[in-house]
Amino acid sequence: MYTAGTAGEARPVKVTARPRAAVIAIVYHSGYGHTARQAQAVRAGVDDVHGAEALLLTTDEAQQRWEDLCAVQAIIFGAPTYVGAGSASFKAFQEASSNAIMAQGYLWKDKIAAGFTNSGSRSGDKLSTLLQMALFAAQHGMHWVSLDLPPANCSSTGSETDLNRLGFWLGAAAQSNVDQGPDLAPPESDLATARHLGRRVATTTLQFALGREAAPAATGG
Ligand SMILES: Cc1cc2nc3c(=O)[nH]c(=O)nc-3n(C[C@H](O)[C@H](O)[C@H](O)COP(=O)(O)O)c2cc1C
Repeated sequence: MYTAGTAGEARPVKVTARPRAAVIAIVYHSGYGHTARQAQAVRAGVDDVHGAEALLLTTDEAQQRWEDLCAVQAIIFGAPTYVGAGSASFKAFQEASSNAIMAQGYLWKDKIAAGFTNSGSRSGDKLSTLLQMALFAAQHGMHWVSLDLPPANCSSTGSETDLNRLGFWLGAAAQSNVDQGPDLAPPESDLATARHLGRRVATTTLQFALGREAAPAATGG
């Protein structure tokens, strides 16, 4: 049974050989707490979907939990955008996965993947971070899931409360004013967008699981 606590509080879990529920890990870094709020919203979205469970881990925790990350069906990556890319702590996790996962036989191959990022500016070069995550997933042979929301807040009827108000397709984006703490930023619309990504990844993961049961040969399983 997987038990996800609040950010940074995920507890050790017993991994069953073939869990009936789809387990979706959320692996994120947050220097100052804003991206942690986004990660918690993604987790809430996963937990909205019947048959899906979330496992929330920081990038530091994840590097102690490689076996658990091999047992899950999907991994959603999250990082703040620092200096136009994912934060250094997130990058350290990426590099550690090279030895721990790739070199051990591409152990994440065919898992579902998705990503989210948060930064101070509305753009802030967040796309660079999402691309970094999508390339990372591709290098692991994972299946990247996009954000299926039209870009919003781009017409005379748009507003700050729109889902996907920042207009990204590759993953969920959030913007946090740099003079506000994580109690106030990112705004609810960005958190709702993150929840949407969690629901979408959980649903897609369940669909893939059914497809694999129906056509195991097609996946080599
Ligand atoms: C070292 C550093 C670099 C940053 N670079 C960017 C940047 O390139 N683009 C941007 O929009 N915001 C940038 N920011 C602002 C952060 O992305 C923003 O404060 C974010 O909410 C921090 O998330 P966190 O609280 O999860 O660490 C930077 C912040 C730091 C500390």
